[in-house]
Amino acid sequence: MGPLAQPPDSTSSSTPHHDRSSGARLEMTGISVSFGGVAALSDVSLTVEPGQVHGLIGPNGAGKTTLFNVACGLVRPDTGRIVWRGDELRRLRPSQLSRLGIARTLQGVGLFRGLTVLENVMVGAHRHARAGFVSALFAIPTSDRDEARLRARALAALEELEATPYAGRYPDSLPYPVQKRVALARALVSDPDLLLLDEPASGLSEDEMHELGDLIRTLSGRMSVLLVEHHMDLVMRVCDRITVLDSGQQIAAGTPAEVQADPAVTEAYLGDEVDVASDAAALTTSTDGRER
Ligand SMILES: Nc1ncnc2c1ncn2[C@@H]1O[C@H](COP(=O)(O)OP(=O)(O)OP(=O)(O)O)[C@@H](O)[C@H]1O
Repeated sequence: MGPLAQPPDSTSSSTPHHDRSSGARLEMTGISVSFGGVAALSDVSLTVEPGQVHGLIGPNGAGKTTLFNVACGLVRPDTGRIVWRGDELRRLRPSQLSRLGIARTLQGVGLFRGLTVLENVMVGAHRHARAGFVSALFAIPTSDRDEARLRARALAALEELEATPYAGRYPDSLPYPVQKRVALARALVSDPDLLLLDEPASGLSEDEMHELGDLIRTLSGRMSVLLVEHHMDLVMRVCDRITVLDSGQQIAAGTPAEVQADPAVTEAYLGDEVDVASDAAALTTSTDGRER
C-alpha cells in the first residue's frame, strides 16, 4: 500500500468522506447513447464491484469511450440508470466526480502547461482541501495549514508514482510516460473510491506497462477500477472481470478466462481488420499470465 493509503485528514476534507464499507459499486444499467441518430451504445449494462478491476474492451468503434464518458458524466445517456454506492445519479456531471469520490484519467494526459507537476497534482486534491493554491483556482476559503496538507498529499501521490524528482518541472519538458504518471498521481491525490482509466497504457513501453499493471492491482486494494484498454495482455493480467463491446452492444462478460474462451469475442476482434490482429492473437494465446 502506498503513502496515500492512510485515511484522509477529516479536518481538511471539504465534504463528508464516504463510508468505504458501504461498497464502492458502480452500476450502469440499460445504457443507450446515440449520436445524430447513430447508435453508439445499445442497452449496455456494466457493474464495477467494490475493490475490483473491471476491464472494458472491444474493437475500434465498439463504444468503450462512450461508455467511459457516461461513467464520467461527459456523455449523458439517452436511456439507462447509473447507480453509485446505491444512489442513482440522475444528472451526473464531471464537476461532481471528485465530491462523489470518483477520479479519472482521460486518453490524453490533460495536464496544465502553465503549472508545475506539483501544482498540477495539487489541483486534483481539492476534494480534501481548502488550501490557498486550490482556493485561488476554485474560489474557496484558505488557510496555510490546509495548503501544507494539500502539498503533502500531492507529494505523497507523486512519490507513489515515482515522480517526485519532477515536482518542480513543467509538463511539456517531460517525456510522455512521465506525464502520464503525473496525470495518474493527480487522479489518485483525491483519494478516490472509484478510479476510471481510459487507455492508461497508450504510449508506454513493455516494462512501463508491466509496472502500470502492478500499480493497478495495488490500487484495487483501496478502490474500484474501471479500465478501458487496448493492450490485451495488461487487461487479462489485471482485471477481475471484463465486459466486451462490439458495435455498441455487449457481446460477452465474465472473468478473463471466460472472455478469452468466448468465440464471439475472438470473432469480433478478427472482424476488425485495422489494428487489432495482435489483440486477437493475445486473446487466443495469453490465458494464464495473471499475476496478483
Ligand atoms: N461525439 C461523437 N459524435 C458522433 N459519433 C460518435 C461520437 N463519439 C463516438 N461516436 C461514434 O460512436 C461509436 C462508438 O465510438 P467510441 O469512441 O465510443 O468507440 P471505442 O470503442 O472507444 O473506439 P476506439 O477503440 O476506436 O477508441 C463509433 O461509431 C463512433 O464513431
